[in-house]
Amino acid sequence: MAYRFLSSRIVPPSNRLSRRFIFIFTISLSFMYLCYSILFCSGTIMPNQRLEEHHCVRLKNMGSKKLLQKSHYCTISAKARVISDETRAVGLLNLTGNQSKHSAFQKTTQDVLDHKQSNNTNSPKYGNKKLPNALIVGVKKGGTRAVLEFIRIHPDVRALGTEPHFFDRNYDKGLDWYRGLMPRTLDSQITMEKTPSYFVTREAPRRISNMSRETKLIVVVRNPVTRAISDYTQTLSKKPDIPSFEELAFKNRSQGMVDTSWNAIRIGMYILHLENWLQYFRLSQIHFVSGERLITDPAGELGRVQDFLGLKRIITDKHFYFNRTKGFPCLKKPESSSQPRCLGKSKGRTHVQIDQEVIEQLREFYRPFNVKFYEMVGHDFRWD
Ligand SMILES: Nc1ncnc2c1ncn2[C@@H]1O[C@H](COP(=O)(O)OS(=O)(=O)O)[C@@H](OP(=O)(O)O)[C@H]1O
Repeated sequence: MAYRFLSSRIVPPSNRLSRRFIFIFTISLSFMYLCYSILFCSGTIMPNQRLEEHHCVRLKNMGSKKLLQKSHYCTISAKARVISDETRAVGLLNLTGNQSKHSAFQKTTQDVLDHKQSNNTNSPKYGNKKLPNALIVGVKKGGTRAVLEFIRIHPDVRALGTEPHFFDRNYDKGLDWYRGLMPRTLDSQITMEKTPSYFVTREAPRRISNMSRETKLIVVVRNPVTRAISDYTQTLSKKPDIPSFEELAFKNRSQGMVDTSWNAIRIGMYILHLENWLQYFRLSQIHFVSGERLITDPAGELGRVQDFLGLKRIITDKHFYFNRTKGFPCLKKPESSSQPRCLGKSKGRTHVQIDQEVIEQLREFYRPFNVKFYEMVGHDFRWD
């Protein structure tokens, strides 16, 4: 009362009115701000994520064609995460002195880098993780990385960049573990991985057919003599103290007795391994890529791979250029980048010089195996 008395005494009525107006105005302003915060603040906590999900949901509901054209939009913000995850993986590989013991994927740093450079968008947030429908099962040093990197530029293919070695070394981890490694795919897309050692793993065909009898298999084959030298060159680059190629390749060189227990030799006896696969799969489920033609005519080989996988022929001559420095065909525009890209340094090494006579002896050794292989697959690869 005293305050009202005093204010009515001291403050003139016109001033009291304007004070009341200011007071009401301030209250309504605060109230409006409060409402605004409640309504919109939750949307600003992670605006990018919400935006991304919104677009992905919209794309999901569109036809697969449009969806694929736009798929980069959905995945673009996931890119940074993928890069940082893979950088961590590279760091881990570098740190773990013994890769073969510590790395889940048993891959070299170079391979992880290859994958990192080539496939930053391979972890889209839409679709589901599915077991692979198609596998590149071999052969080691045949050109398996090139086939995987080339086929994955197809919008209907999603591939795991690293080699999971599930059907040989990690089978006890179970199919759920394996599925968990796969990139997310749409129903219209094919899931793929490559592990070249499957081709020579006795249990692999049975295990793969247990996963699905309809799995499509790709085998990249190469002249077994050149393949053995390539294999040896790779091992030598890691272990410079190993015996010479000749010492390892023969039990008795003067008698021409080849050591078939040496892996580099054994892998090239393609017909023996193929017979094992044919106990579980029809020949029509296996597609053979020529490692030689993959270099001279990558588009032609990839055309046949696309046909085999039931894909539209999208990868053509336009996607490749021949890089003279590298000496190999390279991609003009890989899946994730607008920059041309060749495979890494571990692909296309200069081979160890081998005596021509040794090469002839090995050619002789492989001839009967090659002939049987040509007959079985119905194609002459002209290695002899
Ligand atoms: N485009 C292109 N760029 C580079 N290299 C190419 C390409 N196409 C096929 N090749 C041949 O691939 C050979 C390596 O084969 P893989 O990828 O199967 O090797 S691995 O088993 O994964 O280690 C590799 O063998 P080497 O030349 O003996 O190193 C290449 O000859």
